[in-house]
Amino acid sequence: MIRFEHVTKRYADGTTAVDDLSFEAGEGELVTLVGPSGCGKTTTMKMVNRLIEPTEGRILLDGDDISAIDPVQLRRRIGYVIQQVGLFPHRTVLENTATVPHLLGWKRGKGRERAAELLDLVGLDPSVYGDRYPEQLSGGQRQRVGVARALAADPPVLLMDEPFGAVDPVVRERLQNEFLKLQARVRKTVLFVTHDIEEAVRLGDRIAVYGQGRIEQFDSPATVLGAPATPYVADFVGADRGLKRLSVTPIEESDLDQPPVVHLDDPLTRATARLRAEGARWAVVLDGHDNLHGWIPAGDSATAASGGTVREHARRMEAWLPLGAPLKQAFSTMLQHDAGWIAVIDKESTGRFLGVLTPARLHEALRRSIDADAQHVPRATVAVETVTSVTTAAP
Ligand SMILES: Nc1ncnc2c1ncn2[C@@H]1O[C@H](COP(=O)(O)OP(=O)(O)OP(=O)(O)O)[C@@H](O)[C@H]1O
Repeated sequence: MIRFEHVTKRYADGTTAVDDLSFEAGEGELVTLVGPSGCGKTTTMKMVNRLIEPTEGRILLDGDDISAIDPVQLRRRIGYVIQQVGLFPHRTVLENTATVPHLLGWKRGKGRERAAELLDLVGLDPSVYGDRYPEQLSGGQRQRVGVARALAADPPVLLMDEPFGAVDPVVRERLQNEFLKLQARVRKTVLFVTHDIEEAVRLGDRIAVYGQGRIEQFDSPATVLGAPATPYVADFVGADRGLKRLSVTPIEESDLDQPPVVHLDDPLTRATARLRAEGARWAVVLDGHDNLHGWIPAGDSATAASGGTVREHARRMEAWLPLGAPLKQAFSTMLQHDAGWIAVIDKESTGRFLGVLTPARLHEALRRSIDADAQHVPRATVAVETVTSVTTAAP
């Protein structure tokens, strides 16, 4: 979709910002360009929308050499999001978002309708925020307007230059998650510049790690972390790359244990007698569709004697994740809930119970992740609900 062929950029003062660069971002792929300050990331990006012209080589967009495309026409096919969002201060959020449709000559009503749709898509209710002015928004909200505006004319390509660089780490993580969900829906071809390796790993289908003006490695996040191509890359991704790898290593079915399981309508006496006979201290409680409901302690004989069904004594299970969620999330969920185990449900999060992850099994999985070499571990794309309230700590 975007193809660089032996592209070099030398500025007038002799600085070679980009040196013989060749790589390709496929359709619907999100490629992060990461590297230290001054290594040529922004220059690479600005050559795609012809804000900067290459000295040598060529760039193809969908097979067309961009040097032959009128820059104005070209930029209509490319959304551009930058750190200083550049919203017009005297225009409302809705008007700002409708800027490109307006420039493209869309009818006012259609442009505004589209802008409202996009604000909704980036999580800003147009009826609440549409009539506000940029200064009445938080930094994170302004960035979202920037993303909505870039998507307004539905361009196939997005260029994003440190779009979340100016917001605090918490908001940044939220924007990253939202952007991943959005990208899963809109599937744009994205070049995303960042100097933060964590962000590059989190967002990128592939990462281009820049040295001075050159790409040192162009690979999946897991491969860059697991098998850095050069000492420079190893140094850049950091000594703790094993830990970073946890965010791209998913929970697998083989990581799960199968604890005793009881159902909501089971008589309590029978359920607890079984648990005691098996020497188990607790069981997972499922509903009639085998979906996760909660857990129940083995309890004492007094509780069992009180009669009734499991339903009256089951406790809700808040510490759960879908299969495929990153190990890092499993670890933090366990800590957050002070849980001795977490339940794992199906990938689609319909609630179907698959097993539990215990600290011992998590530890094995962490080892597997850290020890893994150049395995291609797919980036975990499952967005996991963040459970905020702890109503029950598992035993
Ligand atoms: N107009 C220019 N004239 C001369 N040199 C320039 C010009 N623009 C950029 N450079 C130089 O080219 C190199 C690459 O700059 P570029 O902005 O592409 O880097 P970057 O990786 O995006 O950096 P940062 O992360 O700090 O934004 C730097 O050494 C920079 O000083």
